[in-house]
Amino acid sequence: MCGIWAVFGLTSNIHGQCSSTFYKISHRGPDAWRLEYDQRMKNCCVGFHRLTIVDTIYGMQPMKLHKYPSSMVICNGELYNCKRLAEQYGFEYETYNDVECILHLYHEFGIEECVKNLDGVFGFCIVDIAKRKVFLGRDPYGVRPIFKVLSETGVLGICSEAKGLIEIEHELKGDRKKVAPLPPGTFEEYDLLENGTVKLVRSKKYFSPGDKPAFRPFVLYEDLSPNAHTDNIRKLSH
Ligand SMILES: NC(=O)CC[C@H](N)C(=O)O
Repeated sequence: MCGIWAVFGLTSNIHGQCSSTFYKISHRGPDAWRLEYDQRMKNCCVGFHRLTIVDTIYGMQPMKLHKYPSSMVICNGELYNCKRLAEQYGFEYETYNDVECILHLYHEFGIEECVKNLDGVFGFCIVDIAKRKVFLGRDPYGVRPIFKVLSETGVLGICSEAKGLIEIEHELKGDRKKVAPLPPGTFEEYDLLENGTVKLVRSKKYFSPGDKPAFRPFVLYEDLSPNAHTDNIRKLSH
């Protein structure tokens, strides 16, 4: 599973929220957890509960790379084409973890090409401190969950489960806000303001069921038959 959790721009009781709300999703990651505060992003905190799948040591998140020291990613997901992306675009990975490809794709091609190139299941949040941006992304069919709450004053909370946002929602008294899932096949871009609050720049549906994927699939469409379903499943699962 893994659990991602972050708040941006929460001026009241951020320490309390970190210690109470973040732990509401601790069942999602039995192996390790980490909460990160960086003074370049005031009133923000980014956290992760890990169920390790690949690269136990260096795959921990929030993930930061030597190559891109001003950004980080948290992701609940499995990216099946991470090795192929490295071959295709010449990425030099610093870890063996699949999530690393998100940062390379984002920095090379921007957020839209980044999500479109991912073959897998994912709910992620990238923070680019240098460009003062926050991005959310969810896989085409919404296999991995991601919920968010955004107040009128620009306080943003994100979490793999709605229960990790309820107390934040209560904290934003009198401010119109609602916990809602990020729809499948969607990414969002926010400006990160000086005080840590955010401003929505765009919310874009990059994939709808029936669209062909933009990445190179492991089994080509031409190799699938419109009628031989069992054969198709056999090919896809190899
Ligand atoms: N469970 C997850 O979401 C795992 C995240 C990542 N693929 C890892 O192996 O660490």
